[in-house]
This record gives sequence, C-alpha cells and structure tokens, in this order.
Amino acid sequence: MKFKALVVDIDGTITCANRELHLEAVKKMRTLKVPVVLATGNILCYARTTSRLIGLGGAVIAENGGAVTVRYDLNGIFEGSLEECEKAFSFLSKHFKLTKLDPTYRKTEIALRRDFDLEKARALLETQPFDVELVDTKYAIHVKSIKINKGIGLQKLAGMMGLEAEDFVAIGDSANDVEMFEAAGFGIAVANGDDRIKEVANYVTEASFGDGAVEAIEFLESNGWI
Ligand SMILES: O=C(O)COP(=O)(O)O
Ligand SMILES: [Mg+2]
Repeated sequence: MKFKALVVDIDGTITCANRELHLEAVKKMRTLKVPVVLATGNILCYARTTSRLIGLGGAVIAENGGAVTVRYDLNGIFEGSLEECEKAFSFLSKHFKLTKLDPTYRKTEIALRRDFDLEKARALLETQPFDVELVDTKYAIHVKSIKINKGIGLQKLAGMMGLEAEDFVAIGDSANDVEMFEAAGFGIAVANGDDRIKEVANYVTEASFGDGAVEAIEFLESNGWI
C-alpha cells in the first residue's frame, strides 16, 4: 500500500489531554514529505491558523466539513447549512439552556457547550423534520446537517488537490471522524478515541493523544506506506 497524503484531526489527536498542541506531533508532521490536511470541528480561522503555525500548507477541512480551503491565499468555501441548524437550535432551546461556541465565526453549523442531556435532545429532535444531527466530539456537541461531514469535506478537498479521498490516511479520535475514516484509504484511531471511531479504524495506536499521532505516523513510515 502507498498513500499520497494525510488528513489529521486536531482536538484529541494532535493535542495533549489538556488540549494544548502536542509539540512532538507537530515536529513529526513537519518532517513529512506528503501533504498534511487538518480536519476539525473547529471554525475555519482556527484550522487555518493551526495549519499555518504547524508549518503545513493551509489545506483544511473545518466545521466538520462545512468549510474548506486548499491554501492560505484562497478564501474558504462554505456550505449553506446554517439555517437548518438554527431551526433545530431554536426548537431545542425551548427544552434546554444551550450555549453556542464561537457563534460569530461559525458559518455552517452550531457548536454547543456539553452541559445538557444529549440523549434527551436527540430523542426530541427525532420528532422534528430537520435534516440535522447532534454529534458529540467530547469537546463540543455539534448541531450539524446530515448532508455534511468530514468525509464529504475530504472528497471535496482531495479533488481540489488533484487527489482521491482514498489516497489519504486519516488519523482521528472521535465520532466526527467516522465518515472521514470511511472515505479515506486507511484510518488510524488514537488510543483515547471513542468506541465509534475505534470500530471503523483499520488500526488503533497504543499511545494516546499526540503521542498516538506520532505512533500512527511512525507505523505508516515503518510499513513504507507514506
Ligand atoms: O470541534 C470539536 O468539537 C472537536 O474538534 P476536532 O474535530 O478537531 O477534534
Ligand atoms: Mg478530535
């Protein structure tokens, strides 16, 4: 097997347990000859800044696939999915006290603080016609369109890079990485990953957080896959 690029989640994958950037994972990514795309539930400017400061090329998938850019000097492409999420948010707000995260900058979905009953909210949403779902990343609960995810974002960005999604190895830690693992040619979950991502992973590292990302890259190198 030979892969042409990596797509790497941010929170829980190249961070430490306290959410600081994991410097060994950064150093490891800097040594790679293949392109490294960051894919995150975070807002676009966060993803672009992280890519820039790591020393990557600026190709990012943000807002769980709702926003992508292929280079720093190109504007983001945003999906028109916020309105549907706002409708679901208004409905849920009648039942729970909800706090939006980064609402000024988030253009295609809504991220919420994890301080309400997720299962109850899911059950309530099922009674409604909205094409949205609630995804828990362990860092936030995202109200997102069912038509958008990191996997579809990867297909779009891969095309912009002249690649296929299957040319990528994906590294991640949680439920919002599942479709990205399915779209990519190979998926590696870090040990702190949740059950959903470990189920679809081709390989699970022994180490957690950024140490797991380093292990994942060393595993690929030792097999000659990148
Ligand atoms: O935005 C989140 O909730 C988590 O971010 P991540 O996709 O980089 O792990
Ligand atoms: Mg993550």
